Amino acid sequence: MDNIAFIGGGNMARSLIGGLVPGRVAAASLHVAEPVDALRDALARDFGVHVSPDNATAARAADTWVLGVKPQVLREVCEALSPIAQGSRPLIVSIAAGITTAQLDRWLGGRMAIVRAMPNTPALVGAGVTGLFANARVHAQQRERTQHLLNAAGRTVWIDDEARMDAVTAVSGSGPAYVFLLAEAMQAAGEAEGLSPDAARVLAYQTILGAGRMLCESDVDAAELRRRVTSPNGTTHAAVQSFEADGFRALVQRAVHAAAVRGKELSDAND
Ligand SMILES: NC(=O)C1=CN([C@@H]2O[C@H](COP(=O)(O)OP(=O)(O)OC[C@H]3O[C@@H](n4cnc5c(N)ncnc54)[C@H](OP(=O)(O)O)[C@@H]3O)[C@@H](O)[C@H]2O)C=CC1
Ligand SMILES: O=C(O)[C@@H]1CCC=N1
Repeated sequence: MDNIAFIGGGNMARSLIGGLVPGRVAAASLHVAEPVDALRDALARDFGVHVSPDNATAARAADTWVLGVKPQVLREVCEALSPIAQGSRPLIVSIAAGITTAQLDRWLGGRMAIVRAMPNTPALVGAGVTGLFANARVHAQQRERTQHLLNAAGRTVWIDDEARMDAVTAVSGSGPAYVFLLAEAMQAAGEAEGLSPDAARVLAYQTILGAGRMLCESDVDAAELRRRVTSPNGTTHAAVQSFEADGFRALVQRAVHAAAVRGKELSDAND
């Protein structure tokens, strides 16, 4: 059949669909179940995918299901779909933070092939990165299929130990928000130094784009790229020293740890 059902058509599902269509996957092979009328209509209009308010309708039409609802409603969604899952045995790809493959397998009735995926919203512009973990029932062809699906959204990284998926979530799943926060802070700081809001925004955003491209396109690491900006006793040196003195690295480490802990809590709280 080679059709894909998205159960939940919110922010992340929309980003993934935007990465898939057009190009890698025909819009007609995507079936999205989404309860919110406005979101459903926008997905049909913008991408030409099939839409339905009913999860079972989308699920019956596909042999791969991407579970894109919040962790808090995933159990209820899976249990309602378990008769269909047990009948058609689709490949399950869950993007929910925290929820484990064992939990999903139990809720779907058992013996399911499940990939836990943690994408991020830059998928919308083809610049995402997704961490992937497959349970033992996922065979080689299904791994390839999942990788092909997620590669449309950017790069993929397989993770061997499922316990580390909370760390993936904390670094790259949530990570775009940290960069957006930095952009907000840089723009505000530029304004505080007397720049107009427009000028500060363009300078901050384009700097982040340029630095991101250098990180991914050059063959030297972040520390070396930073050193190349930092003239001896110059302006960058003053700023980096200020960051270090204020504990920037520890601040980032604590924030990433808080996200990883929250992933584990989401699993425990929604079991
Ligand atoms: N946003 C991100 O950057 C990332 C998110 N994720 C994961 O993706 C999942 C979705 O997150 P996100 O896209 O941000 O959240 P959204 O709230 O934007 O998307 C979830 C969508 O599912 C809908 N929904 C709610 N209940 C059901 C149901 N019973 N059946 C079908 N659809 C339903 C929601 O409708 P309503 O609003 O009415 O509840 C909403 O439109 C989460 O599990 C999250 O952990 C993973 C990686 C990154
Ligand atoms: O904030 C969240 O819980 C989701 C998971 C990763 C990004 N957004």
